[in-house]
Amino acid sequence: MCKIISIANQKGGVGKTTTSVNLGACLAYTGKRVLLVDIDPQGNATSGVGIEKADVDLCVYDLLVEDADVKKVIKTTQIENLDVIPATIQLAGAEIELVPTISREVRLKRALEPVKQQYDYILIDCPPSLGLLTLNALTASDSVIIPVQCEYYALEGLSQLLNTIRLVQKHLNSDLMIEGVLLTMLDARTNLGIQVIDEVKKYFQDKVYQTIIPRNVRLSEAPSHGQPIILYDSRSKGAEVYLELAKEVVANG
Ligand SMILES: Nc1ncnc2c1ncn2[C@@H]1O[C@H](COP(=O)(O)OP(=O)(O)OP(=O)(O)O)[C@@H](O)[C@H]1O
Ligand SMILES: [Mg+2]
Repeated sequence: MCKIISIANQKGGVGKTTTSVNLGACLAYTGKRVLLVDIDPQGNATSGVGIEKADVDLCVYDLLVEDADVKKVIKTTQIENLDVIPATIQLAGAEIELVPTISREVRLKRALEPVKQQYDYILIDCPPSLGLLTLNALTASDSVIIPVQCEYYALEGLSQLLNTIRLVQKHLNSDLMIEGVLLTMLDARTNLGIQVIDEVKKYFQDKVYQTIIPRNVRLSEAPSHGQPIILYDSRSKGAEVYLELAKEVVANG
């Protein structure tokens, strides 16, 4: 059975893309069949798995706006078992172009339907906003992973995200669940990180993953080489923690 998971938080730079790419690659590495869907016009997940945006002819825009055949939009990657639906800057127009269209929030869900059973996991890397692109992702998903950066104001804006999730549950996708909350970019040298962990655990309780992602330079270098961390440096701390996270995600069913 395929599980579709959005990686979402409207706050920018909290580790959504790093998590989508590396969780996706680690799940694939452990033998799961994974499709990574980039639904952010920045296209960072696309380049993060080594796809040159200039070489992309059909992207998620064509899927959402032009009703393109999903099989023609999917690209294989350098990692076995990991495919990607790429995004380019063309997607920036979709948010506005979709507004007057019928069933504008269910387009991604419908587009993924024909290929769903070919994958164990479909991970959707969301943009830092709660607009139509994120709504499409949440409507298509079984669950959401919320990355939270171990920083001041970590919980700020989360009530807005939770509210959006509730609205989607009420009107578009009653089955949507919170898969887990992932603490990211922990700087173990400061007390602040520990405080944030306590605060987030108090709020989300057992929804918080045991795995906490530390700040790791190798994780921040890997995207410029177009490689997930397990290819770029399989012995790094970054690779170790994302493999742990993949195990946790699988164990949670
Ligand atoms: N654990 C980490 N250690 C070090 N650097 C990290 C880590 N996680 C993410 N980064 C870096 O922090 C920056 C933001 O991360 P990322 O792009 O994953 O966030 P995002 O939530 O997808 O951002 P956006 O909201 O713009 O889409 C990137 O430069 C990334 O390489
Ligand atoms: Mg991103």
